[in-house]
Amino acid sequence: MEGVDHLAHERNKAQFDVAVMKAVWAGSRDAYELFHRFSRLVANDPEMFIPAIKAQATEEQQKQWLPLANKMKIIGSYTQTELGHGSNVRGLETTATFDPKTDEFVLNSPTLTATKWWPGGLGKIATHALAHARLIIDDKDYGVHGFLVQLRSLDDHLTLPGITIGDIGMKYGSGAYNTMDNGSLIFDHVRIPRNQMLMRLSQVTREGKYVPSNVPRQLSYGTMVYVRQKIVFDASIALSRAVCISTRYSAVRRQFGSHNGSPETQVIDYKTQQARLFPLLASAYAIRFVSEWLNSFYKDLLQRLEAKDFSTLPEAHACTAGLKSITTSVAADGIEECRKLCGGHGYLTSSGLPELSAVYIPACTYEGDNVVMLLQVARYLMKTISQLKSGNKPVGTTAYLGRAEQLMQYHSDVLRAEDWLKPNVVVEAFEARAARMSMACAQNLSKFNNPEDGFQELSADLVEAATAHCQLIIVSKFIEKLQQDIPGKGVKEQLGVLRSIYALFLLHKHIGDFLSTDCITPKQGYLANEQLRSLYSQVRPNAIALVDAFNYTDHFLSSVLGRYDGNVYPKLYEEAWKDPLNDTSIPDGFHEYVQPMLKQPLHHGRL
Ligand SMILES: CCCCCCCCCCCCCCCC(=O)SCCNC(=O)CCNC(=O)[C@H](O)C(C)(C)COP(=O)(O)OP(=O)(O)OC[C@H]1O[C@@H](n2cnc3c(N)ncnc32)[C@H](O)[C@@H]1OP(=O)(O)O
Ligand SMILES: Cc1cc2nc3c(=O)[nH]c(=O)nc-3n(C[C@H](O)[C@H](O)[C@H](O)COP(=O)(O)OP(=O)(O)OC[C@H]3O[C@@H](n4cnc5c(N)ncnc54)[C@H](O)[C@@H]3O)c2cc1C
Repeated sequence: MEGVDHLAHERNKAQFDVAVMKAVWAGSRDAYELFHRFSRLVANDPEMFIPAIKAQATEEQQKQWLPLANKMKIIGSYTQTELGHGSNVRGLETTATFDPKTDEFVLNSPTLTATKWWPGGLGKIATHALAHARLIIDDKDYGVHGFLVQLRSLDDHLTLPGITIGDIGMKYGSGAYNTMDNGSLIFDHVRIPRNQMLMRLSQVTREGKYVPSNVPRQLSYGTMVYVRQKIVFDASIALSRAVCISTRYSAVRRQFGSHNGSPETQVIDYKTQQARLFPLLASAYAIRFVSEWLNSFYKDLLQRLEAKDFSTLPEAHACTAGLKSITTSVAADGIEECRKLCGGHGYLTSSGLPELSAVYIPACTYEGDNVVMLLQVARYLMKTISQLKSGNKPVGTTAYLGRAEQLMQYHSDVLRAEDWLKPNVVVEAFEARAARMSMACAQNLSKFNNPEDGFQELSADLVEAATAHCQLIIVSKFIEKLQQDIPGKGVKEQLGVLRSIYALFLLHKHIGDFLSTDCITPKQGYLANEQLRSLYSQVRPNAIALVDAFNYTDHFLSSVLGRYDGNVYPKLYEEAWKDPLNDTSIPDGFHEYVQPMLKQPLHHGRL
């Protein structure tokens, strides 16, 4: 019935102050809607083009271009990826050849695989590209640099001479990503003034002299680092949306279990449903907290870079790359699991889950393929370990590697299931697992004469070690978050339950790592799983309140299954009747194609 809260009985069970918990999620919805609405209109403008100009353009160039971009007088596309190269930025083929006679760069796509391919907004709407091309001076290749290139007339939006642009076509499913005009672009000897090479990091003089960057060349990758840390925040919102829908529906849905006319069992009370759903609920909170930490770490990096302090740049790259990889994989897989948790109705568009999945899953690829990103983390871990011998004391997220010797002797002293509720017990187990996996890789790498050959041969193990390292970061940041003052009745306790669910679910899922590195015994692994089951019972009465805390409106969720009032069945039925297929009783084509078959005379009982 309209106006009735079918989940009121669930909300009355809450054992914590939901209003306070909502503060944890403050800002999610509007930031998300702003970004996803805005970026649908103007490519990735707020996320890529403008930050890239800020990162790579001189002050003078910024003064010229930023006001135009901010006021939408030009619409930019971050145009890096090509048909033949995306992950391997140093392999990009587009060229920008300096012509000293005219003081210009000539941009050209020398091969088909040099065609720019994927950049958001490039297909139909962008007027300018921040094009990444190989800088060529006197036949010498100085590697990939950024160039501002006008693509279309600002009068009639027609493409300019030498520019061939198109949309790359429909993408996965009917998802909203098809509102994004990811485009293709071929340059045919397009000339731009020399001052349209972004020259904050390195310059080309009027005489054609290349002035190399006096800062790490990787600062030219700064926009990708910036977006990766935002993608982690985005992952917490995408996952929390799916978890909100499937948790509310799990409390509404009843199936089996009726005795003597009693109501059937709420599927949220099945232990299998809890074992699939509650780790995702905990992961949404975990990713939220690590995204807050990562954002503050990134802001600290920016301040340091201003002061020419590059000391945390490698760690910032490793953390943004690794956490982008881990959190988008968890969110993408989690959204699909949430669909399955809703049974058949989860497959309906009106559930909101297929669309959420179709739009979200490319996050595992864009801004750095997730495996390639974990290999970057592995590279950083191996380098950190190689420097231990020279007395280098790792700090920050690799500080535990400075205690590798001690961690190699570690054995968990868990005796009872409840010992796994102690944060220090959990962190030590995760540190030991990560340290031993990385040290084992480093040990095996040392057997190879050529380190690159070793890295390739061991890359699958290295990805697992990088994953263990990143999961340790997320667990640690969840624990650190709860060491802060958190007001509100029962809020900290509930977050403590979620923290333990997150950590022990990972331990259970990756039990092979913990056992094969001899960090814990099978018995201790069994006790962790025992504790997990008990934690699910503790979170169960608070489940609806914990997803209410996301504070998502029905409009934002756009899901019949995730409605705040839980009034699912009438709305499912109502939604179905909006489908144009139901405008008529007899389907189009029936009379032409089906009826003749039905009318065919039977021959001896056969058609
Ligand atoms: C709700 C709120 C709304 C917000 C919502 C947000 C959502 C937002 C959605 C956006 C919507 C879609 C937007 C998609 C937009 C694209 O997809 S744009 C294109 C993205 N493309 C990529 O990410 C390409 C990935 N590839 C790369 O980054 C580089 O090729 C790689 C993989 C890092 C390799 O680079 P490389 O130059 O070959 O470097 P490599 O030889 O591996 O390493 C050399 C050294 O540089 C270091 N290094 C490499 N990279 C870096 C770096 N970035 N920094 C520092 N050091 C680095 C290495 O660690 C290594 O260090 P040492 O070991 O020598 O000490
Ligand atoms: C929706 C969407 C939006 C995008 N928007 C933009 C944009 O605005 N601007 C832009 O420039 N680009 C954009 N891209 C492109 C995107 O950045 C690239 O697709 C991404 O970086 C992955 O690169 P790739 O396609 O070359 O994948 P590949 O690297 O070719 O990946 C293919 C497979 O090879 C594996 N692989 C690759 N290298 C290695 C290695 N060294 N070791 C082990 N395995 C490896 C990968 O793990 C993967 O399994 C977008 C892509 C998508 C899907």
